[in-house]
Amino acid sequence: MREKLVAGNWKMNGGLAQNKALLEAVVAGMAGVQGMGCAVCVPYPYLFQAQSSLKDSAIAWGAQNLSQHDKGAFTGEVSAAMLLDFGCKYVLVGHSERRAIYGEDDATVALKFEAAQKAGLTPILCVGESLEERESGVTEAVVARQLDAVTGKFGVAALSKAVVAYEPVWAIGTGKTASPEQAQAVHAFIRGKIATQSKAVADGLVIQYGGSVKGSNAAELFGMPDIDGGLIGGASLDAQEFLAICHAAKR
Ligand SMILES: O=C(CO)COP(=O)(O)O
Repeated sequence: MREKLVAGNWKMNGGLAQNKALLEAVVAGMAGVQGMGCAVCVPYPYLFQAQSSLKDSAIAWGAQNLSQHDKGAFTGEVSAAMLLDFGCKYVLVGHSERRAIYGEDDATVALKFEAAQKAGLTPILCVGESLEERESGVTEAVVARQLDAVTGKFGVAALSKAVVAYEPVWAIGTGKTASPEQAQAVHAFIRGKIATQSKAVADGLVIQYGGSVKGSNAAELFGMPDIDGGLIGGASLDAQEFLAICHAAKR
C-alpha cells in the first residue's frame, strides 16, 4: 500500500525567524502522526536550519532544485552531494517555474533527476500542462513527454525510487485547483502509462497533486484512488493550513 506524502515547497519565501516559528509549529502539529510522510523543500540557505529543527522529528526536508553536475566551475549552482551534506531526503526536479522561468528543458530535467538519484536523494519529478496545452487537448501528450524524458533515458525502474508530482501549471498559485476528478484523470493516466512498462513500479509510485491545495480541499483530492498526497506551495507557509493538509493525508 502506498503511503501518502505531503511536501511543502516554500519557493523563494522565508527568513530565519519566520522559518523557526513555522518549523516549530509543524513539528508540534505532526507529533505522533503516523501513516503518511511529510516533508518541506526549503531555499538552500535554510537547509541547515531545516536540518537542525527537523532532525529529531519524522518530518523530512529537501531542496527545490539541484545542479546536474557533480562539481566544478558552475557559479551559483548546488550539487546533490551538497544537499546530502545537509541531510536532504528529497529534491524537486523540473518544477514548472524552473521549466518556464529558467528554461529547463526535458533533457536537463532528466540529467538533474539522474544526479539526484545517483547521490541517493529521492527526486520529486514535477510534470504538468499549461492552460493553453490543456485547452488544446494535449495534456496527456505533454505529461507523457515529460515522463518519457526520464524513463526513456534511465528505464522505468528509475521511478521506483522517485516521486512524481502532477502540477497543472494553470492551478499553481492561482487559487484555481483542478477538480478531484480532473486531477484523478491525469494521475490515472500517469499510473496507467507506467504500468504498461512495469505494473510493480506503477503500483508503488507515489503521485502527488500540486496546485492551490488548501486545508479545505485536500481531503477531497487525497480521497481519489491515484492521488497520493500533495506538493504544496503557498499553503505550506502557513503552519495551520499545512498541518490541515497533512492531517487530511492520514490513513
Ligand atoms: O507549485 C506548487 C508546489 O510546487 C503549487 O503552488 P501553490 O500551492 O501555491 O499553488
